[in-house]
Amino acid sequence: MSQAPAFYADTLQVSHLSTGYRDRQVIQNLSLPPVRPGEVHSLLGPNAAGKSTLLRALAGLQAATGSIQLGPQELVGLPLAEHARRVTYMPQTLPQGVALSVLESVLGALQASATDRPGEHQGRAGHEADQRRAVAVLERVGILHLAMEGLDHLSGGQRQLVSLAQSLVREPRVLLLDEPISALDLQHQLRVMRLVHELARERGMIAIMVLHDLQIAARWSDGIVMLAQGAVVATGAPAQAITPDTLARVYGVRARVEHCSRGSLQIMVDDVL
Ligand SMILES: Nc1ncnc2c1ncn2[C@@H]1O[C@H](COP(=O)(O)OP(=O)(O)OP(=O)(O)O)[C@@H](O)[C@H]1O
Repeated sequence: MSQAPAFYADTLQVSHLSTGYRDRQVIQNLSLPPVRPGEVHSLLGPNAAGKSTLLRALAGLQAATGSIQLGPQELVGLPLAEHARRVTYMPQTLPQGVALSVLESVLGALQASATDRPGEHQGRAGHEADQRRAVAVLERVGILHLAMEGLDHLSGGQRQLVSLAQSLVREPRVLLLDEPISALDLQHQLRVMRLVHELARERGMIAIMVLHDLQIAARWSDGIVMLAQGAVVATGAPAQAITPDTLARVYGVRARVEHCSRGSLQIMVDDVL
């Protein structure tokens, strides 16, 4: 990035959280292990388990009761703009029909967060600094060559990378990503996971992501949360949380989990139970 961002040092602590929709409660009294600065955690679980609902509640986009504490600050009940200063949410898809170039959209995301950076964004010098910051993010995400492309001319995977750039340019303390690699090819999946991991370690950023790929989650996460029907079934380091027993209970599959000599987990799903 153009200027070294701050190193964040706050732990995220979610306790007794409940949230849902007008006609149904999806998450009830859910507590998570603390997420420390620099850590990447993954939310896993079957379709409709409540992963996106939980992520949106953590982002302040959905009303919740209970506690989401970032360092000394309670986030539940904060006005959305205050919440968004601390927590950045990357949705599953970018809206269609936006007539902006990739660079303009990343600059727009940065300028939308301008109140976070008082004095940093004024005048010509501020504009040039923003441009440098947006270009640096595009370079780091590996899509600088798309800077002048219109958003509506991009492939699904390219749009997902732009959405990531829009989130990262804000240099979030807490980054919430809803299936950030679902549209990406193998190489880009790896690049994105590595980048999020590096940024977490460099800046003390907390990253929490919803993933469906257990192998990738196991490789890149410090902590795993397995959800089923809105409740936590297992938490812990990947090897603790991803076991034949939890895979049977959460996904209803018969699976083997082996530990490779290089330290990674190999998950082999043999059948539906
Ligand atoms: N806007 C909404 N209004 C009412 N119910 C909703 C709404 N969005 C989701 N739900 C319900 O909440 C439950 C949890 O949905 P959620 O999207 O959080 O699941 P998920 O674990 O992210 O699933 P998936 O892996 O399929 O994306 C589901 O039963 C779903 O039908």
